[in-house]
Amino acid sequence: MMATDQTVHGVPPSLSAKVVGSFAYLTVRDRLPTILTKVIDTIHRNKNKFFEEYGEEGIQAEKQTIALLSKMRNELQTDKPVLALTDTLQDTEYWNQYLQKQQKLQGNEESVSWFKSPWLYVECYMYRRVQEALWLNPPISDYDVFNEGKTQSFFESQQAMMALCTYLEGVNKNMEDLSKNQLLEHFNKLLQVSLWGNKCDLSISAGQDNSQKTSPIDSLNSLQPFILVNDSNMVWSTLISAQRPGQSEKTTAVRVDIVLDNAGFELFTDLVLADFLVSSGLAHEVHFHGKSIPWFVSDVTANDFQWTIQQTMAANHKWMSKNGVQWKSHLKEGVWFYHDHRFWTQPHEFCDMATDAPDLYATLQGADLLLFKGDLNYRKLTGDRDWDYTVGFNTALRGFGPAPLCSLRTLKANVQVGLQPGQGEKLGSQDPDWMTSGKYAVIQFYSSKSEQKD
Ligand SMILES: O=P(O)(O)OC[C@H]1O[C@](O)(CO)[C@@H](O)[C@@H]1O
Ligand SMILES: [Mn+2]
Repeated sequence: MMATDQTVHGVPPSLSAKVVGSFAYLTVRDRLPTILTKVIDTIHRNKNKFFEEYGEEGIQAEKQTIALLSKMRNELQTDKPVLALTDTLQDTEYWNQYLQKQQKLQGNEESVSWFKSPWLYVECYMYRRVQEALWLNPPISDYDVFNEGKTQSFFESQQAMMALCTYLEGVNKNMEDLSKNQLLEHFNKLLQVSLWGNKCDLSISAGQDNSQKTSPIDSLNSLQPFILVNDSNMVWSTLISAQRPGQSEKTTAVRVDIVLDNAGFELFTDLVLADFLVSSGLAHEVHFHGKSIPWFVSDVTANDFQWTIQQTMAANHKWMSKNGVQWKSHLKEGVWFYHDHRFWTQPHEFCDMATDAPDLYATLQGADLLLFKGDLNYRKLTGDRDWDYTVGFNTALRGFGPAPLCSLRTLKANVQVGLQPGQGEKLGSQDPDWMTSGKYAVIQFYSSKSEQKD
């Protein structure tokens, strides 16, 4: 299955930069070249480091990587055809097959290009080409060009993280005495903190500082009106009905999977939520899914995940370091798991997952609840298509649903489904940037077990 260009069987076309003036167009024209320029600057700034580590070879690698990236930036800006990948990474073949299928769909090789093809495809492809440029230049092939921004955003959010840890300590300390309603209240708060944590990505701002500076719990009430769809009651009831009293821990363990988005403050909010799910007994296992290569500027890789936990342990704050120690032990004891899979850094709509990554689909089927963080995951859930606002989330998912799932997303791209009639139009007239500013959010749920919501 593939992203198509035309409306086929009621499925609207993919968003694309070919629509002049659209958000996709502005992203490909302005934001992606800016991101590439920053990548080039970062590599150049680290020239001395490469020299110290690898001598003259490091300098050559720096030069050649920059040459490849500048070439790509030029291809992008002049709307050249998308080229096949030439490296030998684990997913190269999949990418090249995807390109061939896209060429068939679009008619010929020339027509698969930066401004003419689906936006989701070309934007993912850009990050994969950055990886190619590095990979073709050992010894710097493992260098994470976005690492500096991610670590900086972690440190800039420290105050907010400490406030969150103090809150979590208060909850965990009184856990035994909490009524079900109090538990629900804390659950809703931490779900919303994790939701708004998604405001802090570095891709929408093309790498500009976007960290959380105020106490996240205190802001929740004033943010409430900006949640356009709030299905959190269904998320809660999914967790409650998943509780299975029984003999063996293996069969009764409730499992939540979190498909991560950004490092920095957002990841921290996800870890706090996961901590609460476990300490409250709402879940017994949490599986985190991250990216296997640096992705969309701020997305979490295995390295970012480990680093964040180390930093949390090392924090100069009693409750924060206590949490870090707890999280490390969750990982060691098999309560928390970290996974990555090539599919998360491919351009596919998630409705293709069952066919194109059946192993990952099967893994996700083992969860009682899937939480998809962020905007890019929402774009992939809905296929990044030009849906009407009132189309049901289940329709836009086009059969994807390995387990009950919920998207926690602040709106940063112009795709949104599941709104009330007139709601999107009203927002558009009040606030023209409502779909891309990150000011609005959704907690949107789907389960094949529940009633169809169309
Ligand atoms: O980190 P997130 O929430 O997936 O957002 C990534 C950003 O990149 C984009 O996917 C495209 O640039 C935007 O839609 C979004 O602002
Ligand atoms: Mn992201």
